[in-house]
Amino acid sequence: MSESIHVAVGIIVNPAGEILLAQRADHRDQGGLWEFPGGKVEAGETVAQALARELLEEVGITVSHSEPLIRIPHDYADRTVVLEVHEVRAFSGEPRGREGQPVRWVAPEQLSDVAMPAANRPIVNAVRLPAECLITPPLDSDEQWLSVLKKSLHQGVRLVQLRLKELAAERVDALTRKALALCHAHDCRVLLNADPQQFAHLPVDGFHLPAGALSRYPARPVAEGRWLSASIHNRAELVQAARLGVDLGFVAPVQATATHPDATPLGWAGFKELAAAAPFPVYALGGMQRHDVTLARQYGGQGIAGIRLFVEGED
Ligand SMILES: Nc1nc2c([nH]c(=O)n2[C@@H]2O[C@H](COP(=O)(O)OP(=O)(O)OP(=O)(O)O)[C@@H](O)[C@H]2O)c(=O)[nH]1
Ligand SMILES: [Mg+2]
Repeated sequence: MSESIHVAVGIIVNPAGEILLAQRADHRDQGGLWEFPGGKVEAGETVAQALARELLEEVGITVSHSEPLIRIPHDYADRTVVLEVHEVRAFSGEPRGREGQPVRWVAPEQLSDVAMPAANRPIVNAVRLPAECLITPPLDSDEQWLSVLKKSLHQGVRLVQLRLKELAAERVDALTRKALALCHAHDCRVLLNADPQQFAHLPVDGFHLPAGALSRYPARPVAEGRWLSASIHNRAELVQAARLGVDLGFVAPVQATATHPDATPLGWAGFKELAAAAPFPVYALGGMQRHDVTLARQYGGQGIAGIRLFVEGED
């Protein structure tokens, strides 16, 4: 296969939080599909420069600032692209299709319903996911566990992985339902770390697979309408997760943690390498503090995850 094509892709966000889409002309590759404006990075250009040039050419806006969101390598049958996706919130000018292409603003939650190129699926996931994820602490008592959840919701958490290891199925069922009522009242999504088939009846937003479970499934064990996440510690697990079509990953341990003292940390360099190879958004996990979100984004991550992120001194 020839060298990969680097493409600068812009997630242009308006003050209402909507995202700009443009329709590709029928005669081009991926004709008729909707895309995020952008185009090929030319020799000697940085991604930010290419993005600013393309967005002026294609939709007539002047970018004042852009931030990296995600980097997606994707193999199409005839070529390999690497989409370098940046978020653009600071710009001037009213976007319009300068090449005659229709453009429209779409709310993040509606993006999954729009026909887009195959490489865009993880981009849409990255746009829809927050920068922080709570993983619930070990269960001492139901009250303590639910109180950590409540405090975290008040502090703004919008994605939670429920970790209810070694509990009887009825207990998992009951606690998940309690957690769901709290989380959904705060517009927070819930991923249940448990067998997706056994707990398919629960109205959770998705399921999380521990790394050891990845090889157990011949195919994605969760319907497309629900999220599927996975724990990843190395390249081999990343490949397994990609094979199952997971929507997001938790890469760990980035730093040393009290909960896993024997694991060798990946460090930010190791995290960056896995994040760059992941065809889905990944959270940095292990020894994270809330201010690490900036580093995680800088190293190609969606953000950070942790048990002690929101409530100091618990667990
Ligand atoms: N701009 C853009 N390109 C995308 C997206 N998704 C995706 O797979 N691509 C792929 O990225 C590649 C390059 O993008 P492009 O066609 O916009 O490049 P360009 O503006 O420089 O076009 P040109 O070569 O006609 O001048 C295409 O193969 C396209 O299919 C997307 O959301 N936005
Ligand atoms: Mg283009």
